[in-house]
Amino acid sequence: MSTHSRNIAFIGAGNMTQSIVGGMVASGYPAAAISVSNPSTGKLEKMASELKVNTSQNNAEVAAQADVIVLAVKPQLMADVCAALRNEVANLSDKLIVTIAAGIRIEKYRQYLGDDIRMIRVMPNTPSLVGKGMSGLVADNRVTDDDKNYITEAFDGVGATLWVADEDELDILGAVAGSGPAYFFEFMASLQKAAVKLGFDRDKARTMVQQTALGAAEMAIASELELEDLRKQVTSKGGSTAKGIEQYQAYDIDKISADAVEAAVKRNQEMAKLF
Ligand SMILES: NC(=O)c1ccc[n+]([C@@H]2O[C@H](COP(=O)([O-])OP(=O)(O)OC[C@H]3O[C@@H](n4cnc5c(N)ncnc54)[C@H](O)[C@@H]3O)[C@@H](O)[C@H]2O)c1
Ligand code: PRO
Repeated sequence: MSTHSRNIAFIGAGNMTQSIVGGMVASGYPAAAISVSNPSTGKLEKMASELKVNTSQNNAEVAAQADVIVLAVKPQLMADVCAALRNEVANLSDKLIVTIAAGIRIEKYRQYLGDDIRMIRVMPNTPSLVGKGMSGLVADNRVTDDDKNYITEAFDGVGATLWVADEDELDILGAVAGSGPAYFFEFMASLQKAAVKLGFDRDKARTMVQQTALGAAEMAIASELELEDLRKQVTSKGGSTAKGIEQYQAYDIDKISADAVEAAVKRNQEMAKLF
């Protein structure tokens, strides 16, 4: 079955679903083949009017008609949502089940949905909305090559994909790339505040910060140099950047990042036990 001919249903219309579906439609996935369900109507109405996808307040209804079901609710709700699908949808084992939830392991979904499911775990991130997502993927051993190609193509449409070796690696990828946009936004916001503190208005400060972030990211992608060497190119001896960088190094930015990623990995592991 070619990528765009599969009917795909998203269970949950939150931030991540809106990013992925927005990116999929923009990259040419037919809106008519996409359905989204959510208990409340606000997000559904927005998605129906802006993206022309099918919407419903009934999870089982969209899941029953789909070839691919994407579970996109918070980890805390996953057990209940899966139990209801198992009760209300026949032939779950005929469908490809994809989950984007952090933490929860495939073994747990087998308990929730049945031993015979075919499951891929995807760890996406919100820049999928603008076609610049980074999605990590791992599959159970029932998943076919056709399923893998399908889901790779769908998520390539909203950015880059990276198959990882196992679910431990997916936890780490999630802590770096899934959570990563939050770290970058936090840093960008702090740089914006620093410019505002020195007298710039917020709009001008934001323009400076966002264009600089974009330029740095594109250079990092285009260049074969190490990131550290790109940093050195900006840092003239005895110049102003050297003084600025000294301040970051005084707070041990490597330790801040390592602590952040390790804390996020730990939370993924906790969620695997809790939910
Ligand atoms: N936000 C991210 O950056 C990100 C990145 C990677 C993975 N994820 C994962 O994606 C999942 C969703 O995260 P999010 O940030 O989009 O959360 P969110 O809270 O924005 O969205 C969850 C949606 O689920 C809906 N919902 C609640 N109960 C439901 C039910 N019974 N049936 C159907 N829908 C229901 C909510 O109304 C909400 O719209 C989580 O499991 C999270 O771990 C999120
Ligand atoms: N957002 C989800 C969380 O905070 C998963 C990665 C990004 O748990």
